[in-house]
Amino acid sequence: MTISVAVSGASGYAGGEVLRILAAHPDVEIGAITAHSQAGQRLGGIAPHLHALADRVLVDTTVENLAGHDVVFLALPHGASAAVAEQLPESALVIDAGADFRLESAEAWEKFYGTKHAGSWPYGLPELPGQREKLVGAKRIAVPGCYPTGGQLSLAPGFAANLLEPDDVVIVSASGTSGAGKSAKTHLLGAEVMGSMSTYGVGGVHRHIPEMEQGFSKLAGEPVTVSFTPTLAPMPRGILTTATAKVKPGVTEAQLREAWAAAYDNELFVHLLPEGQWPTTGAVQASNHVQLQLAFDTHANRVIVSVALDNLTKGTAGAAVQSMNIALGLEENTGLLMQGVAP
Ligand SMILES: NC(=O)C1=CN([C@@H]2O[C@H](COP(=O)(O)OP(=O)(O)OC[C@H]3O[C@@H](n4cnc5c(N)ncnc54)[C@H](OP(=O)(O)O)[C@@H]3O)[C@@H](O)[C@H]2O)C=CC1
Ligand SMILES: CC(=O)N[C@@H](CCC(=O)OP(=O)(O)O)C(=O)O
Repeated sequence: MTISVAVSGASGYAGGEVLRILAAHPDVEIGAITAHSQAGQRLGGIAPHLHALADRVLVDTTVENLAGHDVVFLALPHGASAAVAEQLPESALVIDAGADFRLESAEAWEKFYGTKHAGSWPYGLPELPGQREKLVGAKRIAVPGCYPTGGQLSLAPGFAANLLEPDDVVIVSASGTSGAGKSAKTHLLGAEVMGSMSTYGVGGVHRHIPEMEQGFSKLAGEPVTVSFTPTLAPMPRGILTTATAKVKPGVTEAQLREAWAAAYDNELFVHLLPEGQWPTTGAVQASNHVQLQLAFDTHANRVIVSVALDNLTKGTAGAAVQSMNIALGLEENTGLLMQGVAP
């Protein structure tokens, strides 16, 4: 079976990473690759690491260019994908790396994004309990945000097993600068970011908060409140998340470990490390793998979970391709066999 695929936003970080993965996907033929201000340019001049596609030319992001493919990946700024998606044929599988269709609550969308809610699609994080089944045969998929991927994977097993209190969740993440996209931003220039870490989006305002609360609340069966603080780390890619939550009375360390192990033992990409080994962003770089470790802080009665992933791979493009594989009935890890890189 050959699947024809179009990739929009192909000049950006997320679209470029989708192309990097698809270039090695055995069942895929890459059709249109589209851009906005850089349409008309040769891909090799913009993304020189994509050797196999260097001579391909970026075309405009129009419905005409994207339609006519079996699968369309949207890697566009927030708001832009909804306008394109609604004009694409229902027969095509559309996978949106942006936020437009991630939230079910119109109220939460309008509060955090300040625009009209476009709707919600099946959520492309198959490792959440009950989620994989919703992707099988789906024609529209919303890829999670990069922070909510590690954020939800960190504590999902505890909420699913009813081990955690819903009102005392604290998540702090450090992200590589590619998380902000390719368009130049002063605070992300090398001289500003190298050798320095900084905090941003503080005080319950980051738009990934409702996404994490949505996932946890479904698992817990009651509203879960998340305090989330993102930080910027002097590295090009990767996210290290530290999530902590208060455990319910009587819960033991063994129960916690069993719940996390049961949730992830059969997963191809999410690994609970052996006790004593802690995740590193280096170990998952450019791979679709996620490393995870937990400890029970009995002094504070909290579970502490550390999660490492690559924001562009499992945090975006890898999740998009994994979701495509599930939707189309392919082996889930097709095209995603790459290991991390070291050093
Ligand atoms: N970076 C990350 O780690 C993650 C990103 N995402 C999501 O992926 C999407 C893309 O992000 P990212 O790749 O980082 O961003 P980039 O800034 O790197 O790329 C943006 C892409 O969108 C194109 N574009 C810009 N404006 C428009 C427009 N008005 N209409 C159509 N296309 C446009 C750009 O084209 P051109 O260059 O030609 O102007 C470029 O191809 C976003 O929705 C983001 O939220 C999701 C998870 C993680
Ligand atoms: C470092 C950095 O700036 N990261 C981005 C999140 C990137 C991402 O996953 O977000 P969306 O797909 O929801 O845009 C931010 O905090 O806005």
